[in-house]
Amino acid sequence: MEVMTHSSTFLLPRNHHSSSVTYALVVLNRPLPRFTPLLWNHAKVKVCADGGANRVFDEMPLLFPSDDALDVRQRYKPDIIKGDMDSVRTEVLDFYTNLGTKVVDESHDQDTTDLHKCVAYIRDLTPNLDKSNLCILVAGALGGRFDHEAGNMNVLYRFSTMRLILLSDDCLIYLLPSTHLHEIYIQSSVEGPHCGLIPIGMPSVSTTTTGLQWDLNNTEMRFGDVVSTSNLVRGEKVTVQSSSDLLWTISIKV
Ligand SMILES: Nc1ncnc2c1ncn2[C@@H]1O[C@H](COP(=O)(O)OP(=O)(O)OP(=O)(O)O)[C@@H](O)[C@H]1O
Ligand SMILES: Cc1ncc(C[n+]2csc(CCO)c2C)c(N)n1
Repeated sequence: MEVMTHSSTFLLPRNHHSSSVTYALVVLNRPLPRFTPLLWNHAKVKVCADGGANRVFDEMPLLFPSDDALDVRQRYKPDIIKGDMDSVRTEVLDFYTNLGTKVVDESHDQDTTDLHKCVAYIRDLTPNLDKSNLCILVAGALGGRFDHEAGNMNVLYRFSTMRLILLSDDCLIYLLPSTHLHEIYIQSSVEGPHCGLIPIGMPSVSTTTTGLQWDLNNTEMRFGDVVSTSNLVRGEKVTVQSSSDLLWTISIKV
């Protein structure tokens, strides 16, 4: 079985990071995680989902209290603002369009979320050859309204062949497709030790792991029975093999 490797090097300063991965960042309409500037610096393309642009405008200057707010806003200019445009303020749209940000209004589509629209946009602008190296980081995807949170997780499934990582201040999550054996290289300076493997969508008949305090050994997981929460990573590497797609989650250190 083919191996898929994972590593949260995007939480490290950029000079510590030497992988061939290309990052894109989507900022949602939630309080900005404190490490958003780091994600921003890693990302080749920065997309704000509708009211996510208000968050960048309002909150990025607060992360740099000793800098001039206008300087910060010019430094952190989104490439694209996309969504159904019911939340982004006019002054924010005007400010960024004057700086050259592209605005895509998709208010006609009331069947997909703004995150879905942003991911589809990034997918379509990435040439096929580069898609396997693309990783989309989603800031502010967890916590807040539960319907939004569930919708954000559903985007992981709707784009299950792409690498997508949902992030909050507290943790990150991504999908581990059953088609691969997964090797997760833990960046222990910035993540862990708390972690979980969650069988969302359907039960997993058999999951086997290494590197966890409570390893699974051909274990069945389902809601209503075993779900691996409050597990702990033991070392630098975790492996996961499962008969169904699972969500991997790991805590982010303060
Ligand atoms: N409370 C929340 N919790 C989690 N994610 C959120 C929350 N609010 C917004 N988002 C995310 O940010 C994206 C953009 O949100 P938007 O600015 O449209 O906020 P909204 O107006 O509250 O959402 P909607 O118009 O979909 O009801 C959403 O698609 C969703 O992914
Ligand atoms: C079954 C079903 N439930 C809810 C919505 C509403 N909805 C889903 S995504 C979206 C856009 C949000 O920016 C809206 C309004 C729908 N269309 N279909």
